[in-house]
Amino acid sequence: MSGDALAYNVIFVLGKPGCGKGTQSDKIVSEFGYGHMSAGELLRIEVQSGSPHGEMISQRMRDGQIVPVEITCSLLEKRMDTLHQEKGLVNFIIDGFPRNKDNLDGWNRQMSTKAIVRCVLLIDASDDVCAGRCLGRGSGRLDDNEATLRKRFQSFVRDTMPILDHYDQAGLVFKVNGELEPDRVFDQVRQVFEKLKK
Ligand SMILES: Nc1ncnc2c1ncn2[C@@H]1O[C@H](COP(=O)(O)OP(=O)(O)OP(=O)(O)O)[C@@H](O)[C@H]1O
Ligand SMILES: O=c1ccn([C@@H]2O[C@H](COP(=O)(O)O)[C@@H](O)[C@H]2O)c(=O)[nH]1
Repeated sequence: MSGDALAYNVIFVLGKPGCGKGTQSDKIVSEFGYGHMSAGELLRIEVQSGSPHGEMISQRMRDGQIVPVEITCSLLEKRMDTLHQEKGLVNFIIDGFPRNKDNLDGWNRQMSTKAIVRCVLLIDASDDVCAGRCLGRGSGRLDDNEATLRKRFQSFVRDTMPILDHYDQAGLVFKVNGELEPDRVFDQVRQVFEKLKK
């Protein structure tokens, strides 16, 4: 992207591990043509790439801790720029970010002249439902185990809930029931996206 106009529209998708962020993001891509990036997935790719930060990122993820925003935000920005250059996309959903105040502050520093947050989609589900899904999904992920999941749920409450409160005060949070079957969750998501078009 050239110039410094507010050109990207961003929707953050947040919720506990396993609430269905990736599942609903895929459906949003199919129906609404948004570009999708998962912050966690970009970090996993960064680890695999042999990045100098790889060991630190991997350690934090294994421990359910959040990676410094300079790394995550740069990966997100690079991916948005690539999707913009290659496909002309300007509408993006970012799943699993911002996770804490460091993430929010870093995003505002780095992206406020380049992207505008249109809404935050919160997929709501209980710890038990989410844990069952993570343990049952056979991802092979080092953080899909009971001990790390406990820390990831704690981090959601301690670190991410304040970010949701922040956006809620700006009237930007839309909550959907993530415990229904995926297509019924998407019925609610669709209503949010239809509203945004108006
Ligand atoms: N509404 C749903 N009902 C039942 N199973 C679901 C639902 N949504 C997602 N799943 C399943 O639950 C698992 C976790 O879903 P998904 O990967 O989309 O969650 P996530 O929020 O992106 O997780 P993470 O943040 O850990 O990456 C997957 O196996 C997925 O198929
Ligand atoms: O913005 C982010 C997103 C993720 N992480 C780390 O990755 C894992 C897994 O995230 P998922 O969204 O479940 O794929 C998360 O527990 C964090 O350790 C991050 O640091 N910052």
